[in-house]
Amino acid sequence: MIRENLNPLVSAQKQIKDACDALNLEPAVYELLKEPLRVIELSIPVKMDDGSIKVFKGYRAAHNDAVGPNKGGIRFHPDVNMDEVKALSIWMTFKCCITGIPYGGGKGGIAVDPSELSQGELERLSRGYIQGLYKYLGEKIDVPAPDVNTNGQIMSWMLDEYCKLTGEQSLGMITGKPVEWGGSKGRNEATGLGVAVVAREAAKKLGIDMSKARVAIQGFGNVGSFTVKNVQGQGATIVAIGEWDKNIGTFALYNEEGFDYEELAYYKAKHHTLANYPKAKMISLEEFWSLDVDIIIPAAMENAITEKEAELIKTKLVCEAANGPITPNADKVLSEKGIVVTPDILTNAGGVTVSYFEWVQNRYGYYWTENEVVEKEERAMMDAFYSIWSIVEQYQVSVRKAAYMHSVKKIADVMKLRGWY
Ligand SMILES: NC(=O)C1=CN([C@@H]2O[C@H](COP(=O)(O)OP(=O)(O)OC[C@H]3O[C@@H](n4cnc5c(N)ncnc54)[C@H](O)[C@@H]3O)[C@@H](O)[C@H]2O)C=CC1
Ligand SMILES: O=C(O)CCC(=O)C(=O)O
Repeated sequence: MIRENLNPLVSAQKQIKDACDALNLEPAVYELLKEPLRVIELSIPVKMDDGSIKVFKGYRAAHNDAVGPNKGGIRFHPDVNMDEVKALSIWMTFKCCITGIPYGGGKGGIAVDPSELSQGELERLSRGYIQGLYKYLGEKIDVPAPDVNTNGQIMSWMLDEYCKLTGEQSLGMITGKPVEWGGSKGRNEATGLGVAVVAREAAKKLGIDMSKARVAIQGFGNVGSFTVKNVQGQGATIVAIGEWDKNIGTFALYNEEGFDYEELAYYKAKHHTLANYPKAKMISLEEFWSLDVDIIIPAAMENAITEKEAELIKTKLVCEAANGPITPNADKVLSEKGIVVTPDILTNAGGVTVSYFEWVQNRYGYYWTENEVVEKEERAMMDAFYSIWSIVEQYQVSVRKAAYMHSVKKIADVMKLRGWY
């Protein structure tokens, strides 16, 4: 068997090419979309607590700003590299089109394990990233947000640095801020809430009764934990959780009776890991992917489901809460087995949609209640799901292909209007 290419940029380019071919678009469209319009690589010197200087690699890719300013998170992870950031920025462009928000795609990251830094070192690194990039950021240029291992505190340091460097109180320059300083109510929970809306509507289409559904979720970070909370709120039973721990690596937990969100969240906040969680038995990763459940939701990292895992999966539905968790080869295997996949650019679009609401509130200077935000997000996700599902039915294509056809067409139309090809 030929080893799969696990470079996410190669996967993203294949997805664009498939959509361009299906839409019969001029070759220039693929040429414009296959790489970001701008990429920046930074060396960020940080004074460590022991007085030494350590230099970190940082990146920001601005994929396509035909529709509006670039938008997308910043990831802190040891494996961050330029191709990963490029792929993540490409996915952001198409994701923003799914709920019709006026942004292009962007993504950034730093190759670092933040758990090895003190708070002071983390703050200096976050500020250093902005010192290297601030000329290319701004509420009308490129608007970052949190992603893996970043949070509201890091967004606050970054915004403070930006305000100091530019002399402007520009709250809309970054989203995912704490509500105490310009954040939107509902943003923290938004991605998981949106995932649950997509899972529920897709389940309905497949005849899965959510109140009886058994679900396995990989990842219990921001996205995974709030997915657990909201899917549990729909009456489903979460019987398995896949996680990662610094000392033991990836692992999976199983509880036939179902996990409880509050108990899991309490345990993780206290121990910073789910390893040794008492109300569960450990299962192997093979057992996790082979579980007899109705829905699997990967909510951790790219390439979680390769051909090998896809062969094991027995569910009717897989909802991509993470970005790029299914490789193209695995996608093919799942499709041949008749398993429906809701793609990342649809499934996790709730996060960036509420980031847009945050940006609107910042620029307007007027703030909404949590109910208003949740209602608007639910409506946006429902509209998105049904407009993509209508393409699935009309063209008899996968949900992923339908989502890409929708988004690529929209970008192509706007690039044409702007005279880019
Ligand atoms: N935070 C957000 O609003 C959004 C995040 N995403 C995507 O969702 C995914 C998760 O992001 P967040 O939850 O924000 O990150 P996070 O840093 O809050 O959580 C990631 C979780 O995944 C676990 N994990 C890491 N590697 C793993 C592995 N190999 N197997 C199992 N678990 C593993 C970590 O232990 C952690 O609990 C990423 O792909 C991210 O790009 C997508 C849309 C929005
Ligand atoms: O909230 C945002 O602006 C971006 C979220 C993000 O990075 C993502 O959807 O992958």
